[in-house]
Amino acid sequence: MDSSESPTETKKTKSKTPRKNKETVLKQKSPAEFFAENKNIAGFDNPGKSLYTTARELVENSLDSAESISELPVVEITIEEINKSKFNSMIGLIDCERVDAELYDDYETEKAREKRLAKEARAQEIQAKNAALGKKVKETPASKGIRGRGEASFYRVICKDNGKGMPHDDIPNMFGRVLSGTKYGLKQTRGKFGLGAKMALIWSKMSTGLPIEISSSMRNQSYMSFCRLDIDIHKNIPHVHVNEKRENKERWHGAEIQVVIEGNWTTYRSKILHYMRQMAVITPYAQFLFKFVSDAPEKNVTIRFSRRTDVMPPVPLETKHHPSSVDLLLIKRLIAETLKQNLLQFLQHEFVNISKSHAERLIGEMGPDFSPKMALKSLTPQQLVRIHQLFRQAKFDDPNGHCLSPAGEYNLRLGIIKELQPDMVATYSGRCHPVNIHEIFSYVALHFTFLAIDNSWFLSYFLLSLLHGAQVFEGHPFIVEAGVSIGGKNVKQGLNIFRFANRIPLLFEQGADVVTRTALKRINWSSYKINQLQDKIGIFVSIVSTKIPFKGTGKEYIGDDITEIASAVKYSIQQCCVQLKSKIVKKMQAREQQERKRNLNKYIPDATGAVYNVLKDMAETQLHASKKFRYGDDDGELLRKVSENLITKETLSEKLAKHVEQVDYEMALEYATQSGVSEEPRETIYIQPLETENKIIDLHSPFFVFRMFH
Ligand SMILES: Nc1ncnc2c1ncn2[C@@H]1O[C@H](COP(=O)(O)OP(=O)(O)OP(=O)(O)O)[C@@H](O)[C@H]1O
Repeated sequence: MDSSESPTETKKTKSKTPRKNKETVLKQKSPAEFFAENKNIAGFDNPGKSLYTTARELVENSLDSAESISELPVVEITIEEINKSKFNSMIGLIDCERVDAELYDDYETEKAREKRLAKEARAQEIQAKNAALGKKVKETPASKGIRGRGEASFYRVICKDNGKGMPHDDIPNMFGRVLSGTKYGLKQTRGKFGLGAKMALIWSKMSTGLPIEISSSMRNQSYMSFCRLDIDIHKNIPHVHVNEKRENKERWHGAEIQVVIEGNWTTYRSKILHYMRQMAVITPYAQFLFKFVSDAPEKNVTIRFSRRTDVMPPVPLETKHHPSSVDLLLIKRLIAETLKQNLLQFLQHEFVNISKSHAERLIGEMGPDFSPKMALKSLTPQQLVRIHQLFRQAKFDDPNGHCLSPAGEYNLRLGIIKELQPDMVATYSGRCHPVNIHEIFSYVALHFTFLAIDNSWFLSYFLLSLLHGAQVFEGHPFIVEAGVSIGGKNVKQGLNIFRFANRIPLLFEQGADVVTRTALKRINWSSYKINQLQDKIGIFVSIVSTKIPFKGTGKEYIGDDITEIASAVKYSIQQCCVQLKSKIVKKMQAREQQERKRNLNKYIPDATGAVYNVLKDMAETQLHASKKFRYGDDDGELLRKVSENLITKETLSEKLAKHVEQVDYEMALEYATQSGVSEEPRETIYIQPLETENKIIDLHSPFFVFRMFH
């Protein structure tokens, strides 16, 4: 015990200086400590979510790594369940039998146990009855048995990729120092914070105490690095157990990361699989092999998400800062880091959209103390503020977004069709760079493959891709791509929202996300003939940017507070809806015509039945159109008139009107076209439209066609 806390000491000090309150003692925390204490802000809220986030962070690192060297990604992710005794033997702990049962959370008295077993038996009986009646059998809580609160489950998560690997000496810092990474530049990447892999290690340290293991090799490297390390939370430094070079006979390049953590597969199984499926949607050029392995074979899962295209979006480029996106601190940092000597060179080379002449004009505008040749080192704090002020006030061209690499409308569309198999789909892209020749071929192939679903997107994609560039928020370019689908497999009625940011699926915090809010509140679905409650609507929105304004480090949602993003999302969804509306209208018209055709089919047998003989005779006598007739009262008379070549429209129309007056001209015409029997006079009779008053019947006019039914 600290001597200052002893009662005698307290008494003594009380009279002199008051004892320092614990809360007022100044302390420092390392970033690792901070994140260990606030792991929920990085997506490690509970064991289940931690299992999900660990898998996700490793997969995203693998994809970033493979894409950075333009390698079509091959990622294998395995979650292996480790039972308690295996875990104990891994850490060298001897299994202990329970001695004092009452100590445990899942302890039951004999009476409580009997009661529970009786309840379970009753539930099982009901289930058996339901099963016999063919009803859906739900697992009741009773049948799940009791499970102790403290019974932890452990998992080994292994992720292997074919990416670029890591330099041997950098591995310890990459995995053992919170807030270290290679993705801090101004570049579109999945990773950003330099935190994910370290959080997996911190969680492993907190829940199992086991280190992380990394195997890695870079292209054409003769050796493979193997590193086992832990993290010193207080100092935020790696604690390396092993870091050695091993033989790399197969010349493999990539990385394999292994970590053992506490988790909960049962509660997060569906989220993890959902994540993998969505990742496959937005990354159809990657191949994923997902495995869950346990001692109980019935629980095992193996899913292969095959590569569906070789078209990989181009590698995103690192870009420079836009003058309107920098703050004073960043200006100071850029000045400290730049190799340029004078102000003119600095402005011209460290920012986008400042040409030499523009830089000269800006310097002129800064005031008399500034000159193009002035040394950067000589800038006073006041002068830095002046530069910042001007950057905020001056007008600059928007960044063009060439550094961005959206998933691509083709990939998005392919993913939607594969995943949902919808009845209708429309996509829109705000991308800015023209497509390459490989993509064009793939679009054409896809277009023909799915022609039945939709045939207008190809052209619209092309036109829109040429017309629209990136948009900008706070000086950062961003591109929104969207897809809206109707109908399909495994889609519930109403809005089904799928969100992606820098090609990462976002699964949590949906309600607060800009896409959800836009879809729910700002789209008037009915104006596009879409029923928001009854139709099965899939909404896919993918946003890419050099800066995704995530709320929190868990990368779970994008807030609704950035007007530029909110309106771009709305616009993109609307563009899809406009395309869908015309398809829906066409489909409705086709359905109506089909309905009318069905009705027509109902009338035709009656109508033809009534006048069949007459018309047949007319056909047989090869009545010519130019002959005029007078009408008779009944069929006999009609026949006579027919045979005497004396019949008018009125006669027929009166007879036919009883049966076919509801049949309209267009429908009949379509029926004629569809029936395709107009060439066969024995089966086909032509009659002029009934509405045409006092006109001579032209029996060969293809206006009105009836098919004869035998
Ligand atoms: N599979 C991998 N292949 C190559 N390099 C990797 C791999 N995994 C991690 N790294 C390297 O380790 C660094 C740290 O990874 P970490 O997951 O901690 O952060 P990040 O991916 O940079 O950012 P974020 O926290 O946003 O995910 C990465 O920047 C990358 O350089």
